[in-house]
Amino acid sequence: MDNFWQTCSNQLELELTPQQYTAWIKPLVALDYEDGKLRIAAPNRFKLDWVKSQFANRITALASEHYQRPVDVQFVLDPKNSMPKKAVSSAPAPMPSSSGALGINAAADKTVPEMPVVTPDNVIANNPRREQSRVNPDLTFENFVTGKANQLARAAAIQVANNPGVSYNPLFFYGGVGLGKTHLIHAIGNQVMADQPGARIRYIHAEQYVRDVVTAYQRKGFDDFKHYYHSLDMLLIDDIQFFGGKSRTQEEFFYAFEALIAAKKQIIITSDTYPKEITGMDDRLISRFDSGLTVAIEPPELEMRVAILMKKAESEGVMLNDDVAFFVAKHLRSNVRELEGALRKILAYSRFHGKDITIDVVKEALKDLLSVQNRQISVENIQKTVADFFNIKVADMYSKRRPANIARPRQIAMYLAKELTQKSLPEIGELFGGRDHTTVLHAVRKIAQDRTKNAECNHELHVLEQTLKG
Ligand SMILES: Nc1ncnc2c1ncn2[C@@H]1O[C@H](COP(=O)(O)OP(=O)(O)OP(=O)(O)O)[C@@H](O)[C@H]1O
Repeated sequence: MDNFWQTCSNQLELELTPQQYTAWIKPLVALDYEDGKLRIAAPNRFKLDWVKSQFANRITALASEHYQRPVDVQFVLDPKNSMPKKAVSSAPAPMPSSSGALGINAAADKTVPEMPVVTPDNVIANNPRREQSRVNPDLTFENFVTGKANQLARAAAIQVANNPGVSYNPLFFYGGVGLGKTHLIHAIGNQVMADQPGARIRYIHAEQYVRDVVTAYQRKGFDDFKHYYHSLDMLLIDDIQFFGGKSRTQEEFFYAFEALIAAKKQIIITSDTYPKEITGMDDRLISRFDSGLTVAIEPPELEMRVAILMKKAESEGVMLNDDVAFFVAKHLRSNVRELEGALRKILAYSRFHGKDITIDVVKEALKDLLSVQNRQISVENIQKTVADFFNIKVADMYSKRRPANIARPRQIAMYLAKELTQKSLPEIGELFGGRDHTTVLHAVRKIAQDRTKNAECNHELHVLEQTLKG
């Protein structure tokens, strides 16, 4: 057991940045292992949630490797640090105040229950406001790299952080996985907390909110639940698509939403898709999500990917050469999380082997990742994915038929083939039924242009790209 945890910690120390390791892994304690069940304790609820969402898969994989069997890893609060339930105030929340940008009323504030009774185990001695907010202090505007893909989102975030509850309410960010939505809403939370330390802010992942609703339901604790959420100054809710199909959660959230907006308290929401496309979501919520400002975060373009790599390497005390950064950025296109993972691998590899970071070292360190990328994105794969998406036959990709419902998907597939593979225009033409390279060029230009003008087209392409990149 100790032996496992030592090995696991050592491995994670290699894979993660020193800050990540110190902040998230070091405070963990392996409690016990029995019969394929491993329990790991985190010192507080915030760390528990974060470790679960960010590192659970990796720790489970390492445990299964170590014990040579599937291991069920359970993360729990460190029994030494959990507080008894009665320690949490359940005094009734006052009416949300309307004074100040965030409506903070210091006197009334003292009587507000900090957490709903349903999650009582997280009163932290040092800085209760910050801990209870669950805002991650590491995710700030300063370390958020900007480019075309996210400049609008960042501008809106800064505007809202400067004038919470006033400018855009709600603020709704949508985009694919690992593109910085979570980072951005934490950055807003951090800035508001710095400007107004007394603000009652809460970051919550939508899945956790659903669990809280279920617990409140089981314990008949909806009054406390309502008191808590309705008296916040700012609610940051992540991945709201998880509410899809959960009508009781949606109903509770609807009340919280109405109460907060009416009291000019800021709500910021993220989702993997724009409001109308969230499946199983009540229409009245969808229309409310869209009533403030809805902004997309797109996958980072090449220059931005390079800048992100450079910045992240710099924070590790490493200077990446331009050619290395461009090489990585050209090959890994889907999202920032993937770039971070690749950089960690490169740094670990170069440290372990005592080698400078060159393109050859990168190729070696990212061998698996690069081969998966190359394997996944073939022109055939693109043709099949696009055909499925538009509900046409794959054969239409090569046929000479030209009705619009076929011609356009074909142009989209040609565009994606140019974007996502290393094939030349004539090669692509050949793979689309022996078409001339000028036909491909025309398609690529047309779709590229439509993409900049038409949000729906851009979104379709974005979804296709995410699907293709797996
Ligand atoms: N523009 C950026 N600059 C610096 N770091 C970024 C940027 N965008 C994303 N990141 C980093 O990439 C990682 C993934 O970002 P984040 O968790 O915010 O993505 P997300 O869009 O919320 O994804 P998901 O939908 O999977 O939750 C985080 O470590 C984040 O700090």
